[in-house]
Amino acid sequence: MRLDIVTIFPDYFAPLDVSLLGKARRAGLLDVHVHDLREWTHDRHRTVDDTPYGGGPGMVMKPEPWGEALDTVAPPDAPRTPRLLVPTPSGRPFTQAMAAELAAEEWLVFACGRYEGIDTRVVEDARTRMRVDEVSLGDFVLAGGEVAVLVIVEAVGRLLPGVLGNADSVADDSFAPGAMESLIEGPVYTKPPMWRERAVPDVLLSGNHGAIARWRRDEALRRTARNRPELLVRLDPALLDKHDRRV
Ligand SMILES: COc1cccc(COC(=O)c2cn[nH]c2)c1
Repeated sequence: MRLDIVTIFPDYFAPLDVSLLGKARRAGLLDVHVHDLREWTHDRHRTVDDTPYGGGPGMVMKPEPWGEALDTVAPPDAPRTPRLLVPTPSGRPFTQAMAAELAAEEWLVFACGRYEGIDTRVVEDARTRMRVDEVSLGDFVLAGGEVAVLVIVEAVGRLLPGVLGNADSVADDSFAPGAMESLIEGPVYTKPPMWRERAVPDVLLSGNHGAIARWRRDEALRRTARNRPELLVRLDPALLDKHDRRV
């Protein structure tokens, strides 16, 4: 998968060279190119923002540098077109399902907005020649899109075949399609069996895989009901086998 990231803070993406994603890059699974938006400015001050039409606080990112940057990164006459992702508080919720969908893409371009946002004509213009998704990571506001892009790249990158050591662990993720969809994971334990007078639930030491699976689903349901009750309405009742009904 090829990733292009356009930002005024290229240094934010140094973390993509370490750990999981660094390994994926070195294995050739991820081909990441970071671009400084200011390369496409032509004034002495390399200006990327200006005051908002209609007044109001803050600054808006100018359309010209973005238009030229996206034309260079994703040439209109190129045989393939990428999918453009713009992290923004006003976007559609980013979900594990979207991460899985993006993991199947060949080429993603990320636009990192700052200030009050990017002149909206940039997205309108891009939509004429590529798929554009404005995505939100949650109901909060960051200073810019860079950290959000790191989150999305990690969520997508770990789903790429060969990136995670144990492919099975993806299937058991919270929100993973299938049995865990709309459920968050329950508690996990490892050695020692007793720690600060706290024991590991006997069922997990029983070797009874059916009982263990049921216990894990019950705990996932319990935690979902406690922390994310709104998810339970999405849960397909058919997924609740007879053992779950008593939760
Ligand atoms: C595109 O314009 C802007 C403007 C301001 C901040 C940002 C960065 O994104 C977020 O703050 C965000 C993403 N999901 N939840 C919050 C982008």
